[in-house]
Amino acid sequence: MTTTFTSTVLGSPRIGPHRELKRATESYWAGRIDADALQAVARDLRRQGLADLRDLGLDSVPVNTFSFYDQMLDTAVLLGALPDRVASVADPLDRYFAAARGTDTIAPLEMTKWFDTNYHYLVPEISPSTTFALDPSKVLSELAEALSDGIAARPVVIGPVTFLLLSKAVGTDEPLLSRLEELLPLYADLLGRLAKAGASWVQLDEPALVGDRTDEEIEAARAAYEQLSALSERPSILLASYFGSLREALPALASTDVEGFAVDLVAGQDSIGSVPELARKLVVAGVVDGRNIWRSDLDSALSTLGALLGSVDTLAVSTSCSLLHVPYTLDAEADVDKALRSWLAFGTEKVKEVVTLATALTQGRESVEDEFALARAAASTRKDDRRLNDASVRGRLAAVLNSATGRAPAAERRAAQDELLSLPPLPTTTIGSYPQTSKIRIARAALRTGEIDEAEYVNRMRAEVAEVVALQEKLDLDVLVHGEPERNDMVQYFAEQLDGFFATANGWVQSYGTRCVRPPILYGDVSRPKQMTVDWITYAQSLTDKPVKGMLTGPVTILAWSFVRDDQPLADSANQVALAIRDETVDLQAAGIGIIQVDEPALRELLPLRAEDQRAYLDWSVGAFRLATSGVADSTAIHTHLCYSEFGAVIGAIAGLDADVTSIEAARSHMEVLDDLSSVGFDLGVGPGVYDIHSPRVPSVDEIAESLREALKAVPVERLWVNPDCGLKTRGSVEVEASLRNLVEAAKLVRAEL
Ligand SMILES: CN1c2c(nc(N)[nH]c2=O)NC[C@@H]1CNc1ccc(C(=O)N[C@@H](CCC(=O)N[C@@H](CCC(=O)N[C@@H](CCC(=O)O)C(=O)O)C(=O)O)C(=O)O)cc1
Ligand SMILES: N[C@@H](CCS)C(=O)O
Ligand SMILES: [Zn+2]
Repeated sequence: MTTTFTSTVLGSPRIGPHRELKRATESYWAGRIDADALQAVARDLRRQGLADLRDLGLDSVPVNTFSFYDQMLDTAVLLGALPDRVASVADPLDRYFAAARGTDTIAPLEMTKWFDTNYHYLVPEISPSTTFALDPSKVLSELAEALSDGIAARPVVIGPVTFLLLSKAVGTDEPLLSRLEELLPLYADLLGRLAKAGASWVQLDEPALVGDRTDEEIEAARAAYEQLSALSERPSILLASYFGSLREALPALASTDVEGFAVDLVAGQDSIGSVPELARKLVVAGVVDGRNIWRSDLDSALSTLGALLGSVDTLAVSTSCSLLHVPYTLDAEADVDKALRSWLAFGTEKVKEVVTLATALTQGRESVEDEFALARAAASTRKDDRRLNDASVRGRLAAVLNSATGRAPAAERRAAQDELLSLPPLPTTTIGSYPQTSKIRIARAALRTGEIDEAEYVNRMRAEVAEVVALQEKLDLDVLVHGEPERNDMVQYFAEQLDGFFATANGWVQSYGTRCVRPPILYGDVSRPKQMTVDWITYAQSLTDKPVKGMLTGPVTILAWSFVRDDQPLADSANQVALAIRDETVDLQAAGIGIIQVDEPALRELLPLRAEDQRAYLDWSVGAFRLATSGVADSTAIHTHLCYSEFGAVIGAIAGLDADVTSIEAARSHMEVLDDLSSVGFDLGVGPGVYDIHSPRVPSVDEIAESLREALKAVPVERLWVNPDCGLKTRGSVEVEASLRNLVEAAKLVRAEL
């Protein structure tokens, strides 16, 4: 081994401390700045980001973790694996964005979630005609940039096994791993070039190996790394895994000549000591949680590291995964109370923890005793804080859980609801949000800066609600919504109103491309100090004789898109959130609202990566939804909505939710979801999306009608609803109106055929 290091992180955020990259990229797309100006913003962000990591004390700094959109897309470019349909775009940057977002004539790559995080990657398409070819320009130029700034740079590249396992095979049923032997020469070439360019280490990310993998897949990975590590001209290889344990893949990979292993010791529990080959390698111990925002328990991390020192010769300290998943720094939050602030660590603070632990390892704990003392004090105030143990919340929850949380049988409920609602067959509705126009966002920004007061803001949002209700009446939809103009985000909006959550001012985290979210911090016991949605919904209802749906976000989605407590099981937090949502459903019902939708788009997202852990998750998540929705009368219809998912693994759970009506993303999966639902005995109302809201295209009356006829083959008419496949907040007003007009007309057409 050439040189080694003691402290690092596996990757860092890239969107910019104040979302500079988002703004510059969107300006470039809009034609307001040119490519040079965009590149200049990107370069400044990269150089500043790397210099910060160095100045904080890391002695190995990851590079090539910057991206204009996504690291899987970057790897597709690196390996020459962009789909043929973007080849007509001459400029490389525009070709890259065409693959990411599509153009008027080019469909984009699909996007899906990155393991069990709230980050979404672009899925490379690999077909029999894909001819891989290396284009190392990005990683080489980012390495050169860093080295010229005197940074101890370690290029990071997604490994060949993960790249293939996460890509989509097009035009073949052959597993993509069979293409590994075509990729290995490219990786070999890359490693040679990186070595020549001055890299002493390269990090190859193989997170796909922490899931359930077949013996063949593990053997393919072992053989690949045996081949790569046998090369003479190359940097030392750090094989990085994260989001869980490698288990049987670890000894297999450790049997090769790979020099280093980065292991996640927060989400995973790999036993390093039981793999003798690791004794002679560098183990990069991911003891600082890269995905959550809690300050580390330094004593416990140091004792984990101390135990490892007994079985390995060289040890470095790291975060458990890239810091892509946490905000930049706590310094950007002015309004956190002192106690809560002391419990938290965002990106910069986590880097400091890594450095502190590495210093403790190399120079003794005394040299950083102050840091340890602060961490200990924070842990102690956190444990004793009354907000984390609210007797009234816990008492109420226990009482509700002890009473039944089931509802009457679905058929009885349907009869009671039909009588109250008297809807036509194939009722039409939408999922909740209407376009979030710049007028709406500007009003919200003006409220934040104090330019307008709360009363003026409410007036403007009520005007939006009135417009959306009038539009739906004009279009003749059957079940209306208020349009959600007052919501910045379907999770953050509720977190801002619930006790036990802290909503950050600047805690932005990349969700995909230039889109970001601010995950709220769930730190305490959850309760609802006052009604959250009743005024908005009853206002909308006052404007129409048609039913208006109450609109809430469910407990599982609220947790999935928040930073959650690590001091109690997630199931307990879910039940507390569920209780607050249940309170809101009861108030909506009392205010005369007859249909309440509780969205759970993230139900699939928290599904554990290993099959053996999934049952327990599905049990508590379904339980929390039922707790949230079983406080109302049989005559109140509970709707739910699911999207963003391959539903396969959770299809039984969807039936278990027992919602009277489930609207579900299906426009792109051609009703397959209905067959899947039938296969688990689902016999409740269902609205398979018949309008793909991820595209600006206006679906025609004929195609929607055809989808409905198709759906009627799988679902009896009395159970079928007609709706888009998700909310309309990201779409433009003109296309939304045209699409919904066609949707209503198609429903009427098919009704006439019944
Ligand atoms: C649906 N999804 C969601 C996920 N997670 C969530 N927490 N929420 C989700 O909706 N995960 C899975 C998917 C991911 N999809 C998306 C889709 C779209 C976005 C997105 O558009 N994000 C916006 C920010 C949204 C927001 O919070 N808006 C606020 C603040 C807006 C803002 O930045 N305002 C400006 C000033 C106003 C202006 O000029 O527009 C400012 O403050 O500087 C709001 O509306 O008030 C984004 O822009 O990235 C995310 C995930
Ligand atoms: N009610 C939300 C659900 C999105 S998944 C909306 O319509 O935007
Ligand atoms: Zn949705």
